[in-house]
Amino acid sequence: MAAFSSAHRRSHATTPYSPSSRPRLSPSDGGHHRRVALSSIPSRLALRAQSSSRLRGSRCANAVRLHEGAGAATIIPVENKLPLKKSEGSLSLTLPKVENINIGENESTVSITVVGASGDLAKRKIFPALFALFCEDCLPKHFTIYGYARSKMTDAELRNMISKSLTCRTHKRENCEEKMDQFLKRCFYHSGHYDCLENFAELDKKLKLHEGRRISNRLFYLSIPPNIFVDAVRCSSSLAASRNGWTRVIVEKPFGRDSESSAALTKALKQYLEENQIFRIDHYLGKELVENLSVLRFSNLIFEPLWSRNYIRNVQLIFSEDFGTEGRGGYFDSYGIIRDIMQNHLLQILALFAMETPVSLDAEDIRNEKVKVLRCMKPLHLDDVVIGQYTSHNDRSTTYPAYTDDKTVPNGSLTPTFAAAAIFINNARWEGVPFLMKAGKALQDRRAEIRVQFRHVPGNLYSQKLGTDLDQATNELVIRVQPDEAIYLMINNKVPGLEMKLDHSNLNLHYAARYSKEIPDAYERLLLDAIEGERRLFIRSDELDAAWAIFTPVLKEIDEKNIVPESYPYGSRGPAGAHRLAARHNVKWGDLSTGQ
Ligand SMILES: NC(=O)C1=CN([C@@H]2O[C@H](COP(=O)(O)OP(=O)(O)OC[C@H]3O[C@@H](n4cnc5c(N)ncnc54)[C@H](OP(=O)(O)O)[C@@H]3O)[C@@H](O)[C@H]2O)C=CC1
Ligand SMILES: O=C1O[C@H](COP(=O)(O)O)[C@@H](O)[C@H](O)[C@H]1O
Repeated sequence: MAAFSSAHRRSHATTPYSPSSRPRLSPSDGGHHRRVALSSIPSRLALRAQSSSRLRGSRCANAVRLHEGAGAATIIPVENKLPLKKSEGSLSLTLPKVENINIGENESTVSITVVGASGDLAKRKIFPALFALFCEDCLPKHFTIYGYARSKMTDAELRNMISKSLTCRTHKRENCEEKMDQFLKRCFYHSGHYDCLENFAELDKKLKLHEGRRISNRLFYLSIPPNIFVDAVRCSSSLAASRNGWTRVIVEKPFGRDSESSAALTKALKQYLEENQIFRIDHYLGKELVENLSVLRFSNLIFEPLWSRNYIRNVQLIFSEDFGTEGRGGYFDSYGIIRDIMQNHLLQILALFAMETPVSLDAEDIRNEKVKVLRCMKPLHLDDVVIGQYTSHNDRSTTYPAYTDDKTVPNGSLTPTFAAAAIFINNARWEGVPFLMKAGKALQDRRAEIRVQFRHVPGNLYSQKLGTDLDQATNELVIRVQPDEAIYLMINNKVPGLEMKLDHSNLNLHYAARYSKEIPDAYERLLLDAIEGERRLFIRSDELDAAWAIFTPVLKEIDEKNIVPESYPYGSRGPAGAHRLAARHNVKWGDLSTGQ
């Protein structure tokens, strides 16, 4: 591992998730209160029955479910946790008066508020994803989108800002301008502070104007830095929550920076929201091939029987980007690559890969299995991890900057931009199988993939023909999440001809060749799921706890011991330490073998 240094001690201020005092609904806002007994909250079974939308063939053409009551005309605001009155203890919820009893389902509306609308994520991902859903007829008939941020902007200015990043799908080019106009007309802006109740009350009034007497369902997307999550949740759930439909909040990562801060964040959020109102997003779970992982495993006879220590030698989860932090150094420096990519994106993929077969496709059944397998993973320590940081590199006429050349990065930062880790799962299926992860910025290429290397064929009749390195000749299944999505299986094959010559070839399912339809962006799938109340691809709080428990010990050691990352040049294959780590577990990184 890297050398120790006491020269540079990073100071990470712990995020101040201190819960402020709970606001109360003012009598003027919503009028009388209604007590709803907990028995009116649908049972788990009922929720399970409702959450099968994913299995319906077509999800869209305005087919979005807007509220979770069983009958079309019933209003059951199960997700509306408003601050409890002290005297009410934990047995009942306080809800404002429901005015619109007996309005049919077609009279529902969804208001989506993008909190932090002036920011990078909102512009690049959220508004374009909403537009794509609109174009695919996936948004409900009645919907309104509000941008909310401190920046001063008019509705027209917001529309102008987001129009720059809207694109139409290649197969839906005609009517694109018209669609954009229609979409932008449904977008509005409200300027306000994230901790100001009054500003959220103003937003509430505006939302009500659009919603009229329909059942109002409200989705808040928190696209803001984590230190203001709790303020925004406190204000939005107190003064801008729906009174007669559901209120849901999408929270972007980072969900804390270790077990303690994550638990504190969860606790603070749960003062204002029920767990089932919180949609913790990990956009990798919305990627097409990650979504396909369960289909591959559980709907094909040929994979699942091999899915264990009996046949699998090792599994590799690889993330690389061919660019550095450029512009996001401020955020990145206080988190580093382990928190930015490994603890969430790669670990989520690993959990889906390694979990046992869930009882059903219901969100809770799947998340139960993910939690179980995460809890079987051995917490990581320094010996299991290698960290690196990129240095500058000159390539003929171009100079690529070092991480610390980034103006937004503090001088002498020790933050890792690369990490590799060996994870073991202590259960009957996986004991002894190394799951190797690596993630890095400023590497030679951009890719995210899962590589499954199988064991050797015992007593192989053709071993003489396979060369001296049998490892090169074992079967390998590759699930390429991006770019250029594909699933391929490396097999040994006879080269056509009179002689007996073997080669290693691909059985290749290349998405671009097989499917003509454009693959939706991960944010489209996840936004649609949140609107539909489908929680399968969102992180439950116990999953989050289990994920942090794996990484917190090593993160603490790295920080406390000021571990110096191994350097690697911008655009390279990463530090040599990653190869040594793999070799210790008898593994070769599949992505670095030739031609793969
Ligand atoms: N950008 C990305 O690709 C990704 C981002 N994320 C996460 O999504 C969230 C949003 O990301 P991103 O859009 O990049 O963030 P930004 O830094 O662009 O912040 C979003 C908005 O929040 C407001 N804001 C920024 N800093 C502060 C502050 N210190 N105090 C109060 N308000 C502030 C600003 O709006 P205004 O000044 O107008 O109020 C800004 O436009 C973050 O949690 C991030 O970690 C997650 C994955 C990828
Ligand atoms: O969450 C994050 O993801 C992006 C990579 O996402 P992708 O969908 O473009 O692969 C990464 O660049 C960023 O650092 C991280 O915060």
